[in-house]
Amino acid sequence: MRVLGYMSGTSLDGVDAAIIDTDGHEVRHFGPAAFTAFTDGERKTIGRAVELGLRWNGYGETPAIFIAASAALHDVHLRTAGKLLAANGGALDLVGFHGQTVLHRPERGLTIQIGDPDRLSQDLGVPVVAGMRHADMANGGQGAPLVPAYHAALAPRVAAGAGPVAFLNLGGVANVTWVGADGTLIAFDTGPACGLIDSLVQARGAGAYDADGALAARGKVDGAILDAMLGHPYFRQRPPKSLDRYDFSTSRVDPLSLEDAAATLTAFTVEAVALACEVFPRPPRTWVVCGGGRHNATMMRALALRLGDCRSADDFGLRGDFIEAEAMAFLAARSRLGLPLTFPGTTGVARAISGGTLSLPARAPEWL
Ligand SMILES: Nc1ncnc2c1ncn2[C@@H]1O[C@H](COP(=O)(O)OP(=O)(O)OP(=O)(O)O)[C@@H](O)[C@H]1O
Ligand SMILES: CC(=O)N[C@H]1[C@@H]2OC[C@@H](O2)[C@@H](O)[C@@H]1O[C@H](C)C(=O)O
Repeated sequence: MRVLGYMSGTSLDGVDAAIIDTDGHEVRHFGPAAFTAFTDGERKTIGRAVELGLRWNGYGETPAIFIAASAALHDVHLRTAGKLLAANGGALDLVGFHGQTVLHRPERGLTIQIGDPDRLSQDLGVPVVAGMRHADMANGGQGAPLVPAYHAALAPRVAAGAGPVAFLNLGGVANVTWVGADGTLIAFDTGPACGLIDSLVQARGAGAYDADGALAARGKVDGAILDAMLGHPYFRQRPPKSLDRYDFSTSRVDPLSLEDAAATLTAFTVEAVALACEVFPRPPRTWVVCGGGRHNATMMRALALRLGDCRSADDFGLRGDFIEAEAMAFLAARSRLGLPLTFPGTTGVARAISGGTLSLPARAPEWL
């Protein structure tokens, strides 16, 4: 199947999309990929939906802004498809759509992604698989992380030799997948990745993120604050576990200079990943780092010191910025084939389970 996967992550920077050819077991061909940044207006509307979603917290009437945010998100998805389909030069069989998470409360079986898969299917003229977290949650899973099944499919491209491999995604939130030599999967969210650093930098008017980790590189880690942050009960919880982007706050680093605060939050991300190692049966031989955080040189240096062999996904011929989008395509294919999306070791779901909803177009696509 030729499948287009979409992901709009917790960083609220825009929409990633990638086309792959897959049989739901492996990737046969990597097609084109594209990122579309939100316009300022779109970011404002979608950001407001996230803000009001947090305040709403799943109780009472759904915030009305979700409708406008969903429409804005839809426009970005269509613009992105326009770029990709021009480059693709062929028909699509399927689309995998994630949507924008506005609230994630796994302890209450609640995960809310805005977006409109029905409209996307009509406008693209292609079947769309969405809602891939829901069957998992209905069966006792965390509903996240979803990407581990795809990490497992990529592992043979990384693991030429024996031994476990870990995939580490550094987005707003960090999630890890440990792939044992026998294919055993252990996955969970480790803690924040870049989300807190972004919040800090934005709140102090110093840009959108700590570009290349330059601020953190000039700062000094405050050990006492770092220890206090690592005292959060999330780190004592055994997996399965997953996070909302806003489960942690930057308030403890408020008294610090921007550079020291960035250094301390960067160390917080790294130490949270290091703590994750405690639950692996064996240390990973290699860490494959995906997501925007791998562009943060200070974070990458600190991870390598702490974890050993730790390299960007691109070093293995993978597209580190598009792995989540590719995963949505891969999972959509698996959904159509009735194959499991999640496993007891990845989300805590009762048994390996498929999932996803299907939206069908009423007419053939105009671009065919
Ligand atoms: N050059 C860079 N230097 C430092 N950090 C960077 C750089 N480029 C991107 N980032 C970080 O990566 C983040 C975006 O990463 P990514 O797109 O993987 O996140 P996401 O997919 O939105 O989040 P999640 O995986 O939690 O859903 C940015 O918010 C920024 O913090
Ligand atoms: C609820 C939600 O959207 N979670 C995201 C978030 O961003 C990273 C991490 O937290 C991961 O659990 C998940 O995204 C990826 C796509 C996943 O489910 O694997």
